[in-house]
Amino acid sequence: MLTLKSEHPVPSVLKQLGEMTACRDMHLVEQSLLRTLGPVLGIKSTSLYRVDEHGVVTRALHHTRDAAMVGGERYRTCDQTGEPGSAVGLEPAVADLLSALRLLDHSCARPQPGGYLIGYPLHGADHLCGYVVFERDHEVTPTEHAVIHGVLEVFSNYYALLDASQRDRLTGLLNRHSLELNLTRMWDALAQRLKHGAEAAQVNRRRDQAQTYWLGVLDIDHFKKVNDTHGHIMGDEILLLTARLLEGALRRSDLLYRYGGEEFIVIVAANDLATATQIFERARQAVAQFKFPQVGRLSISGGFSMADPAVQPQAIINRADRALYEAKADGRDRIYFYEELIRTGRLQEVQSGTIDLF
Ligand SMILES: Nc1nc2c(ncn2[C@@H]2O[C@H](COP(=O)(O)OP(=O)(O)OP(=O)(O)O)[C@@H](O)[C@H]2O)c(=O)[nH]1
Repeated sequence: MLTLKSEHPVPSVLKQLGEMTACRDMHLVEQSLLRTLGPVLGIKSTSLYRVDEHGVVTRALHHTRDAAMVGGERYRTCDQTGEPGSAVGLEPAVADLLSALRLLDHSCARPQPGGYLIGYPLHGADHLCGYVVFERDHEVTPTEHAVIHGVLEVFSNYYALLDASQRDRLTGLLNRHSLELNLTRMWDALAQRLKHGAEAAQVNRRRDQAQTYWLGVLDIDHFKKVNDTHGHIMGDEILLLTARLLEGALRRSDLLYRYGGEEFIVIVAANDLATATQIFERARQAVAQFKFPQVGRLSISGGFSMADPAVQPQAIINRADRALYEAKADGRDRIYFYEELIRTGRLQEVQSGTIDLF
């Protein structure tokens, strides 16, 4: 059955909007949006598809409410992120609806057995950033359409505000605050996977391996000299250009943050060390091969480490930072892997914050 009893829209929507705008975490805001629409429309399942600037679906969030429980409803949310560099797999009917939504930039409904597949486009600050899709046994009424429209508008505005608060003003990259939020969420997910993952890893080893994360700290070499020679405004321009070069060298699924002055943090998902090394190396080369206007050639140095869920995220950053320090000491324009420096005895392990997982 696609449809559950709907609630009176006004009090329900107001309550849910209050909850939605109380969230400071963008993922929770997305979940809250789906929870808002479900009861109002009397629908069981709602999905949110996030797209990148090319219109490729990079994340799918599926939300299901289940009225079977006594004394209330139970919610299930499934968050599905595309594998690095690839799109999320879509059912043909959904893919067809999304391409229509993209073309028309307006709500669409497609008849299907037992009802309709209905979709609405979601807008970010100035572009299409996703779609909300649900199934229902009848089409949306004009009143419901107005409610959905209003909810999506509040969501988009609030989401844009949150997004702005998590971005660095100069480069537009994610900022340190956003890094802290994401690291907490990522480490929770990694720890969960470790707890419950043993059997899953055996069943699907390839998929499990694909979710190894690598954290790198990258730093522009001799940046003080750029400021001293060419002035602070030119220094800012170099920071902005470096951010664009790094973005261009990384994949859609990699996360890039401005961590401090001329320091960036990158989080990469890769199956193995060779792939991770290749990605960091590509970032280094992108900067080394670029001729910066008026300034000429510049380079970056970096260090990276594997994101071990049993070690506090801050300790992983410290590891990457120690490897970066060694790369600087060896003449810069290179990226070192922390665990390799430990293996060869160049660095000694320091007792750092571990997390009790079990
Ligand atoms: N223009 C500009 N400069 C910044 C910004 N944030 C930090 N800086 C400058 O970045 C420089 C960093 O210098 P250092 O930490 O000495 O490092 P470095 O000169 O890059 O030398 P190495 O890291 O050892 O290669 C300082 O001069 C800071 O003032 C910023 O937002 N804009």
